Amino acid sequence: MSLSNDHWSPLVKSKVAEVLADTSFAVPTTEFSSITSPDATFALAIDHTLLKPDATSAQIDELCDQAIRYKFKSCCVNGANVGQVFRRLEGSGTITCAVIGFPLGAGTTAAKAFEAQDAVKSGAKEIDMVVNIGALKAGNYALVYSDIRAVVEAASTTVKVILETVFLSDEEKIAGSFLAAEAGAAFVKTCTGFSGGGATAADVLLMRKSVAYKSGVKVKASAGIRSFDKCLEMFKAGAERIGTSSGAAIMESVQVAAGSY
Ligand SMILES: O=C[C@H](O)COP(=O)(O)O
Repeated sequence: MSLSNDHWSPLVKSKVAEVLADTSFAVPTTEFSSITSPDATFALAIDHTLLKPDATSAQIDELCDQAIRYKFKSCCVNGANVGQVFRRLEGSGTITCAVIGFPLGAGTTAAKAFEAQDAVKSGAKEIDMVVNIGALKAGNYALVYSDIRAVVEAASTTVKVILETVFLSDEEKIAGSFLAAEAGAAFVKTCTGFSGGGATAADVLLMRKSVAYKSGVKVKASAGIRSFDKCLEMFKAGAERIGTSSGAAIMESVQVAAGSY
């Protein structure tokens, strides 16, 4: 069903006003709220990520082996690496995650939907797509929604929507979160890490507040997360997934500090 900007504009306006007026929001308790060490629960919050354009197949294998060793939730990679990752992770509990429309979000909806379907066919169990940032900033909510909805329908699996917060005002972060939740996304996610900026507790909290009305929709904090303490900060703000290219370094640093490595 295609819904017009006339449909979305008043709904977005009212969601923005509601979220900005809510000054007493309490972050819901999650399985990650009480983490104090890099235990098995912590590992299940980590999307172990390698998205650099020059990543070699040897580096992709290393990413997978680290994820298996630390029992991370997923390996998050570009489409061309999805098949390799899926095969390398077979038999482990770690799943394959693919990025779509990455990192600009500016491709066509049809291309994003095809990319998502192709990634799922190659073994991806989760899809991280970049929102149409320009459309969001222009108030073209119909396009933002239909772009996300097409990927959700094509993927038929968990979809996370990257807002790329570095480009957005608070009002636009709320609008993007709301439209993602309406379109059936499982997560809203902060940043790609490729356009500057990075995850902040304030943004995670704002996004958490924005999707709180929709049961089950979660927040993924990503980009610039390089320490265990920063992960804890993200959990406290309401994040239930962390995207980081520093997962192995975080585990090693905490284990060194504890004298067990
Ligand atoms: O989606 C995840 C990010 O690209 C990872 O960013 P990072 O390299 O700053 O950890």
